[in-house]
Amino acid sequence: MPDRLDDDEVDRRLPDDWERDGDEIVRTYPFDDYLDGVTFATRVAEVADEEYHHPEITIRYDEIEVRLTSHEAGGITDADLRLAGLFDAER
Ligand SMILES: C[C@H](O)[C@H](O)[C@H]1CNC2=NC(N)=NC(=O)C2=N1
Repeated sequence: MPDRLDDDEVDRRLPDDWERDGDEIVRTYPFDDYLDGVTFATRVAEVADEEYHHPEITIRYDEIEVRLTSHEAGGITDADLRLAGLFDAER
């Protein structure tokens, strides 16, 4: 597990459209069609399983919220920033 990053480094390295919320990074992806959102959430889950680094995914009727943190490190690590980029590529 990579080391926990400090807040300044996270803020500097956050991908566009992601925000830091305490010890998590979060992005909300809007969808006009509910099932398109569910399909995206499934792709996020598949990537997470391949990378063995698992986000919290919230499925709402018009958006998917994805939250990442590194539980074992007790905060945000390179793994979270890397997964954020992989999830964005599935959009
Ligand atoms: C035992 C532990 O759950 C595993 O090493 C992996 C699984 N997926 C994980 N996902 C996330 N988000 N953080 C972790 O620390 C993590 N650890």
